[in-house]
Amino acid sequence: MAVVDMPGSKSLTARALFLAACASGDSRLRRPLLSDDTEAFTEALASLGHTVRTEGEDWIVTGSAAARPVQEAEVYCRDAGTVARFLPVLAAARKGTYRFDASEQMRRRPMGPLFEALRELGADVVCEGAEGHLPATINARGLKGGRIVLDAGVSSQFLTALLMAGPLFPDGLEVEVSELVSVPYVEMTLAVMREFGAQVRREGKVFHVAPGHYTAREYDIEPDASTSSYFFAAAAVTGNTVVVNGLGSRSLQGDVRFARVLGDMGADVEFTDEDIRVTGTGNLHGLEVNMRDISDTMPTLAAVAPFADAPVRIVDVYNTRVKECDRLAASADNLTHLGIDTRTGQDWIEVRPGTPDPAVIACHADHRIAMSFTVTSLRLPEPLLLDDPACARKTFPDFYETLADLVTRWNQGPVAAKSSFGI
Ligand SMILES: O=C(O)C1=C[C@@H](OP(=O)(O)O)[C@@H](O)[C@H](O)C1
Ligand SMILES: C=C(OP(=O)(O)O)C(=O)O
Repeated sequence: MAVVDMPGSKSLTARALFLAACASGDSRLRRPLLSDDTEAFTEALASLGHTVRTEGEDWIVTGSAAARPVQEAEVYCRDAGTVARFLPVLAAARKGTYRFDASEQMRRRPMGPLFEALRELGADVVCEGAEGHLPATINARGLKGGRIVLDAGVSSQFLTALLMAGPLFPDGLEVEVSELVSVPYVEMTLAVMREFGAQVRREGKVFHVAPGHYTAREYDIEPDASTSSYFFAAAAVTGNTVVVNGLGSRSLQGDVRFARVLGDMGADVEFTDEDIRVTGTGNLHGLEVNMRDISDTMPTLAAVAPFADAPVRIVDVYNTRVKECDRLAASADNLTHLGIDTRTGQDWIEVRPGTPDPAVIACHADHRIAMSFTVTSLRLPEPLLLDDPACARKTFPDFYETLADLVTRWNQGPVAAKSSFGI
């Protein structure tokens, strides 16, 4: 048995930063995630006139009353979908000229439905290159709010962004979604908004946000459930036990359900209010699973699927093609390269049982591909090599050290990971 200390949730850190920046006073965030994405978020907030300072392990966020009004800003989003999708709405609610740009990777990812929604609400959004992509300049005159229809079928982040800004609009906001993916992230948004004092409700496809204000507060960030998936999968395929404290049945993160998928495959999985415990039984079963709601964990499952006793088929995960890379293609290409019989369609992947051959993993600068195939490596006599291990910094700079420490502790116990691993 081994307890691992997981870093804070990326999604909760981003939401808490946004809402704290909109609240009137100073907020204290406890155990925020320290990673490339959240550093990008704090820097972007700084460009918009907010201060986030460190106090011990906490972050103190200056709210809107103390923020320096900035009427012109260049905001660089790096690789972060949360920054690129959330902060343009905050900027559009103000008065000024705000230019948003991002890494090549983030420039390729879709922004169109969000820009359309901002235009419908009254902002002028000008894309410099391809329509619906960064870089883009927002000429903002403040937004009154009102009713819009939004296609959130490629990313729920568009909806989250609009909802979080909703209380700042004098008329509030009503959003009808024509399509919606990654629903648990939206439920998380509603929960955190309420914790910061917003009035928001959902009636089927329509979300209603009342005009109002956010209240500064102290906010505890849960450990990251998507990051935990690598440690749960590692326990499952090596026949060891791992416990993640602070993440349990009451978690706001949908990705905790990944542990239940491992349970459906034969791992011994226990949820309490306080923690999640996964024990590998040495034999994982194949299955078909719909991961539309928890698609950040699709690469984790695909990477350990060769060790199941029957095919693993993951369906309804189209939007993983527009993440840091095309994750269906990247997972399938790497598995094929390892000699594993793998097929994909537009929104699914099927992986047959097999023993991976040695190979170099093409990470495509995607932290989840790097971390997922590191878990595959735990079952092999020789470690797989990653072409870009450093990309894990997007959400977990200490990933390799934390996993190595866990494996060392396992190796001292009765059952051991079958190999060490290297990068
Ligand atoms: O709102 C969020 O914090 C996130 C929503 C999801 O994105 P999509 O809604 O684009 O699937 C998820 O993949 C991403 O890692 C974080
Ligand atoms: C898709 C991801 O990130 P984001 O959309 O926040 O850049 C992720 O972390 O897997």
